Amino acid sequence: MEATNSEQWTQQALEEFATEIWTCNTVERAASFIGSQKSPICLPNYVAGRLTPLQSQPMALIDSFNPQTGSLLCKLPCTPASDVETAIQHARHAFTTWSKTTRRERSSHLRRISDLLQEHRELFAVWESIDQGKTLERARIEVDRAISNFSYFSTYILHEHTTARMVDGVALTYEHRSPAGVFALISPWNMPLYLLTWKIAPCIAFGCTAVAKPSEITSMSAYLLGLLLRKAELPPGVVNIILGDGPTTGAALVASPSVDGVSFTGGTQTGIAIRRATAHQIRKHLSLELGGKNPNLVFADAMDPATRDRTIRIAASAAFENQGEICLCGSRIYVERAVYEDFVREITEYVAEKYVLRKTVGAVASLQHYDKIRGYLQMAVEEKATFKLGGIPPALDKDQNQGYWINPAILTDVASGSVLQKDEIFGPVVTISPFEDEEEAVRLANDSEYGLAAVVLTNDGARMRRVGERIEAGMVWVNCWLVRELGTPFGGMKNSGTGREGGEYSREVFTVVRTLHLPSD
Ligand SMILES: NC(=O)C1=CN([C@@H]2O[C@H](COP(=O)(O)OP(=O)(O)OC[C@H]3O[C@@H](n4cnc5c(N)ncnc54)[C@H](O)[C@@H]3O)[C@@H](O)[C@H]2O)C=CC1
Ligand SMILES: O=C(O)/C=C/C=C(\O)C(=O)O
Repeated sequence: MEATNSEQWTQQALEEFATEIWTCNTVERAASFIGSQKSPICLPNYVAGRLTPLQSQPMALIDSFNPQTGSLLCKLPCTPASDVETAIQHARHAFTTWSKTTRRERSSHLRRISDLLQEHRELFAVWESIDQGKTLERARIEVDRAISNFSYFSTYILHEHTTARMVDGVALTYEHRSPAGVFALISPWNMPLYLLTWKIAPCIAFGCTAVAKPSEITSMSAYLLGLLLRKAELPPGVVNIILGDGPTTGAALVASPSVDGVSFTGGTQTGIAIRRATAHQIRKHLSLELGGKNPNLVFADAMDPATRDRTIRIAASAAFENQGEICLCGSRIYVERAVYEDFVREITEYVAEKYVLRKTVGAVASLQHYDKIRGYLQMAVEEKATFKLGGIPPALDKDQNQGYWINPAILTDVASGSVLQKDEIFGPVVTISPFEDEEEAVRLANDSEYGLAAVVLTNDGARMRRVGERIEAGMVWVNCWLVRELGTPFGGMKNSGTGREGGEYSREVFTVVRTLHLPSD
């Protein structure tokens, strides 16, 4: 981190920069824009509808890197507590009017944002790919989901209704909901725009206002989203986007007594820190979507000729989509003994052909994360696991300007109780082990501190339910993976989090409920 007080932060310079970057909607244009900068790009905050230089001087800046090249991409402020509080106060001020807008008004704001995102889909995809390391194709999928986040809640809000009951003819009771207030929305680096908008869209749909903080590792699409919200004429202060790290900016944001709720997605240790920091603020709504170490159970019948290809395809994508950097990835595969050898051989061939570094597999998000994954792969060698695919990537030096590329790794013969099957590696690494029967499969699946997601691959209808209903996971996919309907409850059991989001579950997070009792006479 460094301190600077550069002329890049004048209002005029920020506006000129914003105008220019907005036209960079191809990889080539973005590259030439980056190359044309005399000094590294500096991203500002977006507060009260303005691109905002920090009040505190000099500013502490964080370096953010392009994972595909290892070179410096941009700098961003490490927003200090005083500026965080300013943003919160703008959100609080905006709440007084935004919370009173009609559902129709809020719906049309969300619709406009969704339409504008659609219009600028390629701009967002290009920068997301450059900033996060994911492939452009994957980035496009995620921008599409960000578009759906806004369009889904723009309609949901129009049709939501509350419950009313008659009590023995003597009283009518009904639920009255109101927006819960100002929210801290904190998102991680694996699906930056997708996950930030998964929080922003319901937050403002239900009449709350937000101070959103993306990960310091991937702030670019959040910066662009600020520009887009301004173009969409969302009233100033309804969404404020501040940049910075966890210990300084994130911690100040969640702890502020002026914040009424926190919706967080990220690592379990951070979730624990947030829970601890807010423990005395009972009124604060907390929705924590944390890590996972998700099992994928492959039963022998799933390898029947009619479904074999599908089984391999689903298991491979659940393991390696987005370089395994999705909290829902199935990184522990368990296979029924009778088909174990066949499964291992076929998935290895399939992944080797379809998951090709730099083509269909992107770079991992940061050097720190590269080192973490590399450490686990070294451990696999020490533990004498078998690498069916992949190996230990080279050690990288921060100054070498090399991308953070890790080939997909498929590990077998992993020692029982190994941390490789316990820790969330969150990278392109999967372990495969055999099981003998259904009982053992369920026991292995549940042998984890986490309980976020699971995949069950079988053709037996009764087993789908029998096994599916015993797995300790918030989301179980049978013969599919990452199929999402945005009204279904999304979240985890055990150390994978608390609270659910999506449709009416997001309403629980972003509203307060009171029950009114009206006498009938
Ligand atoms: N979606 C998921 O399930 C994710 C899981 N992880 C797991 O966590 C591990 C560590 O990754 P990190 O980058 O450290 O993730 P993290 O949990 O620290 O980062 C997520 C977000 O939380 C913020 N943050 C960090 N400390 C905070 C605090 N005390 N108060 C408020 N906000 C705070 C960060 O600035 C970022 O915006 C990863 O290797 C992975 O295993 C990480 C990111 C996403
Ligand atoms: O909502 C989804 O479809 C996917 C969410 C993924 C995460 O929350 C994650 O990877 O952290």
